[in-house]
Amino acid sequence: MSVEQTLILVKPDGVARGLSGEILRRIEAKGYSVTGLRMFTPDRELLAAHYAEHEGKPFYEPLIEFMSSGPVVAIRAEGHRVIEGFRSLAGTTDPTGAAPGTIRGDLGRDWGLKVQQNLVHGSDSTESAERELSLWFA
Ligand SMILES: Nc1ncnc2c1ncn2[C@@H]1O[C@H](COP(=O)(O)OP(=O)(O)OP(=O)(O)O)[C@@H](O)[C@H]1O
Repeated sequence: MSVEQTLILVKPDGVARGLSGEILRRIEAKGYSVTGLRMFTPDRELLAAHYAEHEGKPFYEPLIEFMSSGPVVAIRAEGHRVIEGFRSLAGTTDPTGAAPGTIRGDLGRDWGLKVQQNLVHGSDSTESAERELSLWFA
């Protein structure tokens, strides 16, 4: 099996709360390599491409607004089965129910907003990872 790469984002809530270092620490502590790192505020064009599958859903506009509200940290991480491994580290989408021990379960919660502010994104397949890495590390 070849070594996989994935795209991880520390979303604006994670950066604003000063959790970028803690999230990077968990990725490295699990044994994955960080091979790319960028910090910037993404524009609508990049976010529309990234979230194309969600266009038309009720949370789409709030999601784009939220994701363009401040800097994010984009991380390229590498390792055997890193895609599945990071999804497991992140926990389920809704941070309220995410298992303790996960990033979302330990550090996230519901803030009563239209979009779930859940600290991180991780690619969900090798196809998504390739597509998303080419967007965020163009
Ligand atoms: N029902 C919802 N209500 C509000 N926000 C949502 C909802 N579903 C998803 N979102 C937001 O949209 C993002 C993308 O949704 P997706 O279903 O791809 O979640 P995910 O795969 O767990 O998260 P990500 O793709 O960010 O790793 C979520 O991380 C969350 O911020």
